[in-house]
Amino acid sequence: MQQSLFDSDYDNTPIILHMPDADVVYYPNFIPPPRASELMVILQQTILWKKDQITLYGKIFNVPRLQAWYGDDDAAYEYSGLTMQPQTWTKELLELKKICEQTTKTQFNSVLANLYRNGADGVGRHADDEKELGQNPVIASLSFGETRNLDFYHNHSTQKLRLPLESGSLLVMKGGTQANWQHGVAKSKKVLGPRVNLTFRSIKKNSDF
Ligand SMILES: O=C(O)CCC(=O)C(=O)O
Ligand SMILES: [Fe+2]
Repeated sequence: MQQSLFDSDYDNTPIILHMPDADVVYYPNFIPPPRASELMVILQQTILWKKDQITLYGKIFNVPRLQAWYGDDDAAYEYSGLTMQPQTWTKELLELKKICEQTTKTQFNSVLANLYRNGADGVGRHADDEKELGQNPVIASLSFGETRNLDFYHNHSTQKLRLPLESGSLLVMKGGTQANWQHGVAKSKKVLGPRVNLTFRSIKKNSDF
C-alpha cells in the first residue's frame, strides 16, 4: 500500500534547547495539524474550565486564564495556595497522556489544563517546583490553537529565552529546569485567539516524600 502523504511528511524530530542548568526539548510537530485543530475544539468543549482565584500576600486575585485539573483519584495538588481536586480523565486527555508517556518514557498521573482566552490571559513567572512534583520533575507540555510565547528567565543570571509554542507542539522540561529557571506566558496587546495548554505531571503521594 502506498504510504500516505501524511506519514511521509510527518517529522517528529526534536529540537534540543541549549539552556544552561536545564534540560528542555521541543517537538514542533508532535501532533499533526489536522488532529491538533480537532483537539483544540474538543478540549475547549469537553474540559470543565474554571475561573480560579489565587491568594497572594493576603489578597485575592482572579487567575487570568481558565484552568482545570484532571488526574488519577489520588493525585490532589496544591497550586499557589489553591488545592485542586482532579477531575476524572476524558478520552482525549488519556490519549494525549499516553503519547506523552511514550515519548518521554515517564509516567504521568495528572494534567493541569490552561485556556488562554485571548491576549489578556497569561501566566506570571513561576517554576513548577512544588514539593509534590519531587526533585527534577519531568513535565510534558502540549499546546493547541494560537501560538503564544513561553519566556524563560534564569534564576542566577540575566539570561532569558523566548520560545513560541506552536499548535500541536510538545515541550518537555526536565532535569534542573524548574530548579534553575522560571517561565511564564506574557500577556499581549495583539488580538489573539484562544490557546489550550496541557502540562502532564507526576504528583507524588504524601507517603513518597
Ligand atoms: O501555557 C504554558 O505554556 C505554560 C503553562 C505553565 O507554565 C503551567 O501550567 O505551569
Ligand atoms: Fe509552569
